[in-house]
Amino acid sequence: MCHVTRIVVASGNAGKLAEFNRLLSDAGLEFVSQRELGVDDIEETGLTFVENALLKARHAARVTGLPSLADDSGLCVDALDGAPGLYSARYAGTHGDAAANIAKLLRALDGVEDARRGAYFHCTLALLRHPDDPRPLIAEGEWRGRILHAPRGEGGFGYDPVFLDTGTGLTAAELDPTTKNRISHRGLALAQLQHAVSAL
Ligand SMILES: O=P(O)(O)OP(=O)(O)OP(=O)(O)OC[C@H]1O[C@@H](n2cnc3c(O)ncnc32)[C@H](O)[C@@H]1O
Ligand SMILES: [Mg+2]
Repeated sequence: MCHVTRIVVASGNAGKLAEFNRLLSDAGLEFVSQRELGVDDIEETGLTFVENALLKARHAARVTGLPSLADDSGLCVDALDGAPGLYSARYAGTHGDAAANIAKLLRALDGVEDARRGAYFHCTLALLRHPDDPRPLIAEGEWRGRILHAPRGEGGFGYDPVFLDTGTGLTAAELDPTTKNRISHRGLALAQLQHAVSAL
């Protein structure tokens, strides 16, 4: 008998889901996005990445009855004291409007020289075995780089076109998806959880 464990991925972000689909190919596990299971997005009222990740994971686990994996992430810019940070998805006002968010970010950094355009992506993952799981598994990852003066590249999502990975000299939108997953905040966080996910 082959036992397959289903896990709900508690995200409504198509870019994140595409990355998870590549990262999470594991025999014996089936990952389903929350939208496929009729789970709506909830309000992210937390004041920290970990609180929001838990809110999202708990909601999806409660509605579906499945173990759940949530991601709360954002871009933290040194010269802006860590903004947009927790509010990255809604920086320019409308949730998920990447073009408007990038335009606002570039305006906020207008005139700031390259040496002061350092930034990092942060990702917190929360894995819940069930909605009332008292010991959620948490993992975090960071990816340091620099904000460019104009977008470059067609891949990825969100702020990827203005985030330069200084190691490769490419933006996150120019990297091929496998390379982004290997070095990104999300990829690093998931590597820590991989063991626990496989053991579900
Ligand atoms: O909450 P869910 O439904 O997962 O989707 P979301 O897009 O609202 O996700 P977050 O609340 O975690 O907000 C994270 C935002 O940070 C940005 N972001 C996070 N990871 C990113 C990445 O790998 N590349 C580019 N932008 C990223 C992007 O703007 C995301 O919308
Ligand atoms: Mg969100």
